[in-house]
Amino acid sequence: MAGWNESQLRKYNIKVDKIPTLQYDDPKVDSLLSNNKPVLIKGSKLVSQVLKWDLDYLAEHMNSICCNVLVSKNHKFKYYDQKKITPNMTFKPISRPSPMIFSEFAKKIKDWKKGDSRLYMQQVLNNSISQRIVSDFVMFNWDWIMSKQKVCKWGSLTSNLLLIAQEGNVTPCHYDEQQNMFASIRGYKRFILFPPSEFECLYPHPVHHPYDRQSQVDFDNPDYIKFPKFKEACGYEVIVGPEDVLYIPMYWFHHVESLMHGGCTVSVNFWFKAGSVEKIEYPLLDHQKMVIMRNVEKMLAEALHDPNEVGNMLNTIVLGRYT
Ligand SMILES: CC[C@@H](CC(=O)C(=O)O)C(=O)O
Ligand SMILES: [Zn+2]
Repeated sequence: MAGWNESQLRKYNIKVDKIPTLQYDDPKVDSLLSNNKPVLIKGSKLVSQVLKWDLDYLAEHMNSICCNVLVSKNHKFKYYDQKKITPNMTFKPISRPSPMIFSEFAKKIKDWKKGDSRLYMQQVLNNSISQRIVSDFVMFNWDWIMSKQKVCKWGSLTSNLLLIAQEGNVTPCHYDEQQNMFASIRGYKRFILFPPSEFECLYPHPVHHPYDRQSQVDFDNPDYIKFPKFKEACGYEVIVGPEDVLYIPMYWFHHVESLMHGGCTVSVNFWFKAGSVEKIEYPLLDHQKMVIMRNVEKMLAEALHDPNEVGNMLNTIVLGRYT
């Protein structure tokens, strides 16, 4: 019995393949991790000591802690970088930060009814949360996750994000610049991942835009005129359930949704810096080309002193000369 069914998945018109599911002690796990290939890992017991982290338990022990909560007028929580909003920019995000104490968040979730704004708690776990949560946190299977960090030569652990989502919440397609071991504690989440080679099909916003790293394509209503190559996107899909750990390689695009009618989901991610010494061999890896493209956009925006001129200059360089 899977614990979920297809009727809980939102419907998209995207070609997907499967992500390998392996036991934590299968030697193929380390080779997939080391080669930046996604894998769903079972049996690691990474978060087995905190399966009790449901809304009531967390409310009891985080009651008066002010937490980072996002509020959205619809089911999508598209991240944006506030530092990239410039004074003369008209930027109207669908979701926005609305910090509140945990007890208020828990009450709003319990009282939520259709039509209300949705909520999504995304709180960095640190030792200022509460004694009990900290004592639970130290019970993660740190030996295992740190052994993965070592074998893959990742950089340091930068943060753990505690994610508490309402059923049906969606984090739209985006990529991160860190290695990510994503652990599910309660509920089921659907991930659709795309390798960096699909960059041209996913049309991320310009680097200087507040929606940097986020795909411009609305999966619920794709604009095939503006984004024609989205039709060709080939993804990888997996359902992540309690105690599962999904490796999301850096620069891999991912869409995430908490299954509909599945209740709240509770997850924790583990973001690691990329490894320091990444060997440069040719041909370059696709994610290395993404880094180059990002650097070209940043350099041109800086040299031109106006990000809005970057597109024109790139067109001038390419059109009729490289195409
Ligand atoms: C950040 C929220 C998202 C997960 C994700 O994108 C990541 O861990 O990188 C999700 O679970 O809704
Ligand atoms: Zn992400």
